[in-house]
Amino acid sequence: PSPFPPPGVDFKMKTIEVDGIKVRIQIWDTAGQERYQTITKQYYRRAQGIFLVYDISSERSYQHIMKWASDVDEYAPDGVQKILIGNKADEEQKRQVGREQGLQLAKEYGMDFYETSACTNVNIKESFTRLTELVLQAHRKELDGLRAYAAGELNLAELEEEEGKPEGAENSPKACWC
Ligand SMILES: Nc1nc2c(ncn2[C@@H]2O[C@H](COP(=O)(O)OP(=O)(O)OP(=O)(O)O)[C@@H](O)[C@H]2O)c(=O)[nH]1
Repeated sequence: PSPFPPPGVDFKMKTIEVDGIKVRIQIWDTAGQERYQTITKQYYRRAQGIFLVYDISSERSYQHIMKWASDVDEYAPDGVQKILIGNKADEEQKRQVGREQGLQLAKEYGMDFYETSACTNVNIKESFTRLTELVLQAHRKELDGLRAYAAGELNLAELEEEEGKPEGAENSPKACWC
């Protein structure tokens, strides 16, 4: 059997709360190395949200974002939500990419932007919450449909219960409908 997760992909599940809704997210962390890319590109297809991540201490990684973005355009579904991340924000002394450059690129692509640090836990929760929020917003119609459906089911159940009762049941203490 093929290994899970496949080589070049790390997989984790996490539950986060967004607007009072508990959302279980699957996180697929695809390797950046060229040799894994035939495999990892296949996983873009089912993505609902994507982080494009560069390293603020590497100008090269920033330049690579354009390539990642064009791969995402090619392989990910049309409505996929994207956020640009400049990671390693704790490495200020090694910074090669200014915050303004990150903001500028994000603006060009119409994406939100965060500088994060996985080491000092800066903006990690915020960026995951934001991406989940964007995905939920993009699926709002389906979500509202589900809510309406669930509410409809509940009303129907209440109605059926009401209809099962004999007339005046609620008002008459003597009435018995068991
Ligand atoms: N200082 C600092 N180092 C970090 C941060 N995030 C990751 N690193 C380090 O950067 C190195 C690479 O991290 P990975 O998580 O393997 O990076 P990656 O982009 O997933 O690498 P590939 O999957 O091989 O493409 C490791 O040594 C990490 O400890 C961060 O926020 N700050």
